[in-house]
Amino acid sequence: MNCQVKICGITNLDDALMACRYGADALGFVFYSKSPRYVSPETANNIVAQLPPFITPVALFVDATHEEIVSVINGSARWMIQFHGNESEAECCSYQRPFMKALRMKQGDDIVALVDQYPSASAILLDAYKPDVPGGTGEVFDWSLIPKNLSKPLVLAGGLTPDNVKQAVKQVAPYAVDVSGGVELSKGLKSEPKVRAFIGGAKSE
Ligand SMILES: O=C(O)c1ccccc1NCC(=O)[C@H](O)[C@H](O)COP(=O)(O)O
Repeated sequence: MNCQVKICGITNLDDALMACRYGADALGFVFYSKSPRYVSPETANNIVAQLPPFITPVALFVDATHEEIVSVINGSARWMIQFHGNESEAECCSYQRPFMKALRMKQGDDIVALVDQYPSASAILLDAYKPDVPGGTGEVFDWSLIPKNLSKPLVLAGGLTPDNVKQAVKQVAPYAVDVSGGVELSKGLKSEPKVRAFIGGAKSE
């Protein structure tokens, strides 16, 4: 099956269009102000207005306020939302946009039970767990811990790179893979060769 690819942490138009040229299916924009990949709602919506038609822009929040979220999604009907904090199903649904719920693979968590708490989610993103770092950790978690036959499409994240993405797709067979740090020149700036290699590796099977 053709694995979908989300390139996350996009901060500028050049990187956005470059990722699209190499076959990215979705682009992630981080609206968590403590992230080095933070982008303003204005900048992100200017980029989204110039994206090719079949690309999904994903607005990423970590326990954001209602005002913060609507200040982004009101800029375009194209936005999908990625809730990367402790948001409830009811809060996620309140924006009436398709959404992904990110879950971090903390030892001892019952992932199946957590997934079941988000019946309206379009997909579940499983990410590495690092205390006090909600995402963009650059760390891989043990993929063998992923429950079989999850009830939602799986987006695999956490420490993926051009060097491990092929193995990740072969071992996990996710609906999609997601990467932020593993395709960067520096925080917030993407590397064209790494983006090209990552997408090529993810879609080579
Ligand atoms: O990317 C960030 O800086 C970030 C910061 C805070 C919350 C979420 C963040 N990113 C969300 C993503 O979906 C990342 O792609 C995911 O965490 C994987 O990141 P990486 O391990 O760097 O590939």
